[in-house]
Amino acid sequence: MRRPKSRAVRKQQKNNELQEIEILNEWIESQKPESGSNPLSRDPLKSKSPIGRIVDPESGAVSFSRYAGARKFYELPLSKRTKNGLEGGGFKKMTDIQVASLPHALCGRDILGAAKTGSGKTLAFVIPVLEKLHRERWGPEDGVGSIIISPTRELAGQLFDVLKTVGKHHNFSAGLLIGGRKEVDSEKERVNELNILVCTPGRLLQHMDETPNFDCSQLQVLVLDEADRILDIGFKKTLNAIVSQLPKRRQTLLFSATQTKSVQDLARLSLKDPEYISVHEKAVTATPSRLQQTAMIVPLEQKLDMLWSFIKAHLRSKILVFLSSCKEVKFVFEAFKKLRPGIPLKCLHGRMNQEKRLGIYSQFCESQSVLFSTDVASRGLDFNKAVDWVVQVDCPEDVASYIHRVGRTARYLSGGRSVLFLTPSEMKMLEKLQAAKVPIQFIKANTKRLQPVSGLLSALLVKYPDMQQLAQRAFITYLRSIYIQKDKEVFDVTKLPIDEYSASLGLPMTPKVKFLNQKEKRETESEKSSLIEPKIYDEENESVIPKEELLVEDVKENRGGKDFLLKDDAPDVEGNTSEIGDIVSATRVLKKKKLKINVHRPVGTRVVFDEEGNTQAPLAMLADKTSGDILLDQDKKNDFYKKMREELKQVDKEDKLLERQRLREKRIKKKMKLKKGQREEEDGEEEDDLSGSEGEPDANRKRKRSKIYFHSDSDDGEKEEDKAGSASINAESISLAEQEELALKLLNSMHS
Ligand SMILES: Nc1ncnc2c1ncn2[C@@H]1O[C@H](COP(=O)(O)OP(=O)(O)OP(=O)(O)O)[C@@H](O)[C@H]1O
Repeated sequence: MRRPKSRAVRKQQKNNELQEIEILNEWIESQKPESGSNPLSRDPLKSKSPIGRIVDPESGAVSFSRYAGARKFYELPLSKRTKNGLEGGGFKKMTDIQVASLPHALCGRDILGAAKTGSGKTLAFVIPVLEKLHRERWGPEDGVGSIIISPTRELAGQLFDVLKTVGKHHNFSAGLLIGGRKEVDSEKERVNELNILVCTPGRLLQHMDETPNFDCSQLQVLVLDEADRILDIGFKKTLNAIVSQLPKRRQTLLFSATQTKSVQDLARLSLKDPEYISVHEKAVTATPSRLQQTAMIVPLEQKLDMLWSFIKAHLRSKILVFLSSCKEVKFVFEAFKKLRPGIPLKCLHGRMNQEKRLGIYSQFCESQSVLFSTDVASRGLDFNKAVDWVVQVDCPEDVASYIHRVGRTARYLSGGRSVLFLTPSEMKMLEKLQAAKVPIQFIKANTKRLQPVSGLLSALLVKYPDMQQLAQRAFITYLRSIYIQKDKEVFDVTKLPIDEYSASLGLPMTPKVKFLNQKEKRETESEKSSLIEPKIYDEENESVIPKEELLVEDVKENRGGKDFLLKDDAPDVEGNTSEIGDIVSATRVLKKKKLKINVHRPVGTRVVFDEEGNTQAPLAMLADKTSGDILLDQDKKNDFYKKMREELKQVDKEDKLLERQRLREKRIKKKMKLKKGQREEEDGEEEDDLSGSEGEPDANRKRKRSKIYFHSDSDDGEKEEDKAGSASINAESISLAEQEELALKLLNSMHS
């Protein structure tokens, strides 16, 4: 147990700290930019680092010189508390981005920091945040002193952990505010006492809007991690609303592996003479040098075969698989899980609840497994034990997205590998990557080692009808993700082999995709339009939807005009619409309307049993009848799918017939029941009549009723009624089976 410190010790400590702060402040004063220099033109690594630590050999006094290169944290003018935190976290030597940016950031300058993935950008902003508040002697009563914004919840959680490690010896209170958490009310009670907020944009804005007395007017440092992502159109409205509530006099730090230099973006944040620090700008490659990257052509209909084969060949690896939509992630995860590849499988996407998301994230950090994910895991995440492989099954939307995805491996000093599947029509992406200094090697897929999985999927879909729906949704959302991509040089939905792709997911029939039929029409419309189309995030699939997807005319009418036409109010990637407000819900309704898709589902697909009662999955038919070999030949496979589809159609027909018959029988039974009730009623009524009540003549009344029961306009109504009447009388003395048979006969006679 630690003994409480005496008052004298505490006083001494305080004095030391004050002295330390004084030295730091003096040093900062001495670091004023040289007059006439343009900070954006400096090469931060080539020019000597502007600070260094000098210890007077006699007095032991520490000062900081301007032009001695500091490479270690202890050489920086940092507080003891921060140094202790860094030491505790095992951080001694600085990385390039830390060397280059920390001196400027510590001086209070605005920073635009760019460095490769996994190069330590987090410490490059966490340290200045702590130091600034320390120097300002920030306390609980001072409220929010710094806000760190991250585009995703998982990344916010990770940043919060780093902050806790490095800030362990400081006395600041910090809070993690992310969407999807239920405890928003308890957060509201505490948020005003927090000094450092690590948050996602939506949740921060929610507090700004809803929490009484939430005050950020004293904010000292604003950080945007993955700044280009937060500044892009998906978060535009939210970020503008946030920034409008922050004081202009503050330090702003922006970091990303793919940094924005857009003057407009920077103007939105009111940056003052920002230091553009891009340590790897002149590097030969845009990605970490220890990362081995490959790409190969994989026809769309073979993607799952290839992925399955890849997983089976890497059972002892930690693999991160990127797919373009939540629905695809769900389908591939569920399907592969049922097929048991021999390695634990997990999935992560924005439609999962928050607890589950964080649980999966930490499980994947700890274990060797395969994680199927949307782009929700593409930025910033630093999975504890290194990821061995990043597999991009679906092509990323652009080069930046590719760089962030592959950046989940080969972090800091570790190595890693990645593979990108490209359909033949997406080959242009390879050129774009190479032009952006991504050293990607093109390899040929070894089809001999391909383990086809499509047949197994067909069998699964027959066995588990729920899977069929998942497959259909995956199919449609994939096509939609291609359709809405902005880069038409790479993505062309018309070049995709849609039927083959549908069959490769195990679907017996190709679902109808309405938006594809409307494509042509819309293309001509959009050609006419001279407006620049902003992109909008589809929270369901975490992908970008062009405006024309959203029934722009309707939107214009509903929102009354131009402002909304250039809409930028999209939900954040977490899909938490309540965080965004009414505009988003309007968007969502319209989106649903537009994206309504006619899916023609095969009804009642059934499992066929052999004589011994075993299920005869269509897979059985994939094997050559004589040799028993699995059919690998594409033509034979196509024949097989064709045959299977025909068979399923037949089964479907039979099922429909049976269903119709069953309904008919049910109707008749109901009628007979009513008839019986009516007879009893009539008996009662007769008695009433006899008792002298007024009314229509009996015959008329009977005819009327018969019309009601049989909905018959024929002149033979009475005859039919008679038949039914006699049937119902007899029904009382016969078995149910006989009743049914009788009813059927009756029905047939009615229809004949
Ligand atoms: N100075 C350092 N010494 C040792 N390890 C470090 C240092 N700086 C960062 N790291 C480690 O390097 C890894 C990557 O750091 P970080 O997550 O900050 O990278 P990043 O540049 O933000 O990556 P991304 O662009 O993907 O967000 C982390 O595991 C972190 O702990």
